[in-house]
Parts: sequence; C-alpha cells; structure tokens
Amino acid sequence: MSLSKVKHIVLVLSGKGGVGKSSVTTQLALSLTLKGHSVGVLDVDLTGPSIPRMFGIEDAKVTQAPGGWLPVTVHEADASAGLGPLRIMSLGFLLPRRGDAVVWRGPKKTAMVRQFLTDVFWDELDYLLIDTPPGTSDEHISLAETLLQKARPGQVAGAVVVTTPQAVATADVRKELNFCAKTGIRVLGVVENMSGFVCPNCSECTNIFMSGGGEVMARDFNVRFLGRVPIDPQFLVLIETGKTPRYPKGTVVDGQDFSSADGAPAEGGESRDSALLVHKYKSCSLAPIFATITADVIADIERRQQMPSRKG
Ligand SMILES: Nc1ncnc2c1ncn2[C@@H]1O[C@H](COP(=O)(O)OP(=O)(O)OP(=O)(O)O)[C@@H](O)[C@H]1O
Ligand code: SF4
Repeated sequence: MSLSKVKHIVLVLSGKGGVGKSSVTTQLALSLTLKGHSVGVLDVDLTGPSIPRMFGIEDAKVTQAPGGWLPVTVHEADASAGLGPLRIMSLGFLLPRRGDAVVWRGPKKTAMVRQFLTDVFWDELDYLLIDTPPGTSDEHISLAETLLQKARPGQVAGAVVVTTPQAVATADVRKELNFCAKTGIRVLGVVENMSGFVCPNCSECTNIFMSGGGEVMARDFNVRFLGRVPIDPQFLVLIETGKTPRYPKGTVVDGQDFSSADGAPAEGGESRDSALLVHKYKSCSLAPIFATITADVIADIERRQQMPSRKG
C-alpha cells in the first residue's frame, strides 16, 4: 500500500483560497529536508494545482510502476549537507494543460482523490505533506474519510491550518477548524501568512494589514499558534524565476539581518534547476521563520508519539 512506508502524514489546510497554503506546504517541505528528514508532498488541490510550479518542476513526467505512480524527485538526500530527499506527486502532472483547474464533477473528483492516496508509490518517508483544496468541500470530506480509513492509527499526525490576517475576519478559517474537530483530525497549529511585508526597497518589515488575528483565533479554538509569516516579494522572485533572494542593507526580519553583501555572487545563480531551490531558499528571510515553525510541529508530533496511546 502506498502509505505503508510513510511515518507521519500532515495535512495543510485553509478555509479560503489564495491565503498561501501551497507556499506554506512548499516551505514546510524545504525546512523539513533542511533538518535531514525525508519528505513527500502530495498535491490534491484540484482547484488549481500549484505545487509543481512552486518547485519549478511543471514539465516533469510521472511514470507508472507496478507499485503505483512514481513521484517526481526535487532533490536527493545529501548526507554531507544534512539534507533529506524531497519527492512530489501532484494532480498537475496528470493534467494536459499544466496549471489548469479540474472541472470534474463530485464522484470523479472523489475517485481521483482516493486513487491519489492509494496509488502513489512512496518510498520511506518521515513526513508526507498533503496540500489540500481550500474550503470544506466534497474533496475535503472525501480526503479526510479516505485518509483516516487508509492510514495506520496515529499515522495522520494532524493539520497545519493556514490563514491570513484578513481571512481571520471571515468565517472560513473557523469552519476549517470545526471541520477538523468533526473529522477527528488534530490541529497541529495555525500559521498566519501574509502578516506584514518585507519591503524590497527599504529595510522595513511593515504591517500593511492588521496582524495578530490568527493568534487570537488559535487561542479561541485552544490550538497552537505557530507563527506569523510576512509577505516577502523575494520569496516570489525565487519561486517564479529561480533567483536567489537578495535584500537591501539593514533588512532585519524576525530579529535576523538579511542584508545581501554588495556585488557578491548569489548562491546557485539564476539557474532554474529544481535541485538548487532548497539551497537558495536558505537565503530567504522566510527560511528561519519556517525553521522555527517546522521545529515546533516536529516537537509536537514526536511528543505525542511518545505518549501512551489511549484505549477505548
Ligand atoms: N509569505 C509570502 N510571501 C510572498 N509571497 C507569498 C507568500 N505567501 C504566498 N505568496 C504568494 O501568493 C500567491 C498565492 O499563494 P499560494 O498559491 O500559496 O496560495 P494558496 O492558498 O495555495 O492558493 P490556492 O487556493 O490557489 O491553492 C502565490 O503566488 C505565492 O507565491
Ligand atoms: S517599507 Fe519603505 S520603501 Fe517600502 S513601501 Fe514602505 S516606506 Fe516605501
């Protein structure tokens, strides 16, 4: 069975589209591999699979093997660099026009989600991150049901819920948290994305929307608040063009100085080689923020694993 070699499954959820669920999935995956873990990403966002684009592997081909579809490798493990391997499977690889949204009706979508969970051949993985469609739609419910049926007890570690300062004001995120409670999926924590802005022109990180709502909401639902992630246009540049992030002198994000040295060549240059993404990401102002979020999530999962399982 495709999930049998996977240690922990983590869902990435958002009540609303466009809040940065795929970029959070991408950065969690990169951070986990930078900590030496073997990681898979399964993109079942049928509303517009964006994971292949984020990793710069839109043109990759998936092959069918006796064990199922073989995921695409972004980079292999590198023991000398303490790097774990990263593999991706996305519905986007199977669409004739990459980036298209799927217009199938309910039953076909449900069948596809089931097939995705059972027919992808994952090798040994410490973490499988699942990028889910936004909302609490049919795909969601089907995904949650199938996942809980197919997974071993305790294999689904829980969900990271992504929101933005504006989305907190809507009912969508609360709906998502209620959905988790109803389906029995533990919430690992809430990430408030697009919380502030790392300006490319001066060294300020400015709060352009009210921030802090995610933390209040997490408290209301008695779940962990994992942190605030600012909008960093350099992250977009990295994803869209493959250019290593560069910052004006004096740029301090989350207490860390990111000023780029004048004239110094950027690591990895401007090559679109997806294997270099993880190395370039280390220069991004969001990397230390995600390193902390990831460490928190790992610690929580490991702590729970050590707790004696409750019977009955
Ligand atoms: N913190 C951030 N800094 C800079 N750009 C960001 C950040 N978060 C998200 N983005 C960008 O905003 C856009 C939307 O983000 P993303 O695709 O991750 O959202 P999503 O919630 O997965 O959307 P969808 O509902 O379409 O799946 C992307 O271009 C992404 O790169
Ligand atoms: S942070 Fe500075 S450069 Fe950026 S928009 Fe604000 S004032 Fe302008």
